[in-house]
Amino acid sequence: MLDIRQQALDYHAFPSPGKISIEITSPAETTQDLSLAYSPGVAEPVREIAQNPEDVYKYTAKGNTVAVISNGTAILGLGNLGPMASKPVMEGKALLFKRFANIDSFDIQVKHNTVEEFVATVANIADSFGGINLEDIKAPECFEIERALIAQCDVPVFHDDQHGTAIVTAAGLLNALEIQDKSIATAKIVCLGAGAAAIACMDLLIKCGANRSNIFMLDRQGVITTRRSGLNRYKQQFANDTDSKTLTDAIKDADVFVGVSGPNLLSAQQLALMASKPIVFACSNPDPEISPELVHKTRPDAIMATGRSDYPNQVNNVLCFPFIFRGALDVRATEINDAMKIAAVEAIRGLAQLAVPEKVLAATGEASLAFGPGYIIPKPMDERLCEKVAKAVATAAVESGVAKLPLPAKYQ
Ligand SMILES: NC(=O)C1=CN([C@@H]2O[C@H](COP(=O)(O)OP(=O)(O)OC[C@H]3O[C@@H](n4cnc5c(N)ncnc54)[C@H](OP(=O)(O)O)[C@@H]3O)[C@@H](O)[C@H]2O)C=CC1
Ligand SMILES: CC(=O)C(=O)O
Ligand SMILES: [Mg+2]
Repeated sequence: MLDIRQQALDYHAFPSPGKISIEITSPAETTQDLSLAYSPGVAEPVREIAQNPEDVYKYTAKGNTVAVISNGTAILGLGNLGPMASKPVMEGKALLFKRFANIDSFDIQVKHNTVEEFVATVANIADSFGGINLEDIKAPECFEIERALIAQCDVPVFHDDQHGTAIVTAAGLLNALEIQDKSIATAKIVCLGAGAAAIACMDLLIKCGANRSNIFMLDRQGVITTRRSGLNRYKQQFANDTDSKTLTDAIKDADVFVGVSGPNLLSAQQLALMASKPIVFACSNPDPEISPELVHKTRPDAIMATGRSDYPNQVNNVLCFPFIFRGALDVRATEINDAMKIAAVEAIRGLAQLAVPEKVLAATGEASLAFGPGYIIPKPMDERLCEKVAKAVATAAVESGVAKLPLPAKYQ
């Protein structure tokens, strides 16, 4: 039996390098076919689009294509390894877009010196796509980049590590709190990490009812408090008026731990300090802040989730980004707003409370799955995700006035 490292390398190397390719959707066999696909026929849609730019959606694949764009500055929890090293992850996101939502993607790795250069590169190519999925761009630059691109682009721009992660975290956490009989309004939440995922997760949890003063956020220097200086403005919003300085201080009596930082940063001793029936989301990839084995051994009363596919409760943005874009593209939404994000939270959350189809059990190798501590969030291969999340998102887009098209018949 090959180890996971060699299996993963072989998976990426064979049968051909990478894991996606492009397919042709129209005939291209005969002289007649080529006269239509290329010269002279291709001139006709060119003329139409030149006269009416919206016709690009009628005659090209733009409307079903998303660009997955990274600079490789925060590749999973592996750090700033540069644009080229991010390519397997970006091809992976493209695979997931296609597999789960039938969206075509191009992965684009951008070299740049300044934020302005990155923004200009993306803004200048954005019209080629139906949407822009930014990926693995580190904080705090990611916030400025996303804001500038939303302002400059006509298509939806979505930083997956912020909002995809936040949506799935909120969905999983609301379910876990319900199972543990706790309330989001009173839960003490410790967030290890203060970057892209952390700031967006805590922002969305507050929109879902969490109390800002119950949130303790930590970066590499420790707890973010009002006593600290030199905080960037994103961290500043979470500065807590507390004497806690370390993770050990903050974790005492915490109901929830959200890890979006790095590997092996939460110890069994710290876990033992949490309140009864704790919720531990150790979401750093590929190696979580604490292993599920250690959590189950130390705290049998805990609900445990990771970002990985090979453990129960995968809290990972794969449960969101294919479906939020499916909904957004289907109504040609101009942006992905809070109403669409909250609709996605509720749809993902609700799906975990329904009976699990045989097909999902077969794909996961599980004999049974039912809403409870070991199943707080749906599995990515649950086909109902696309139906329910995309529909909820598309409906929210229409109702909040950001859709250019009416709700398609398939969603009515
Ligand atoms: N499961 C999922 O769906 C997702 C998981 N993630 C995971 O979240 C992590 C962060 O990603 P992202 O937010 O994009 O990256 P960023 O680079 O934007 O942020 C990383 C944050 O982690 C903090 N951090 C790193 N090491 C430590 C440490 N030893 N102690 C305390 N804080 C630390 C950094 O602190 P400082 O500010 O001081 O540098 C920073 O605030 C990654 O592991 C990634 O895999 C991300 C997105 C989705
Ligand atoms: C899942 C993901 O996007 C990350 O870990 O960065
Ligand atoms: Mg990511």
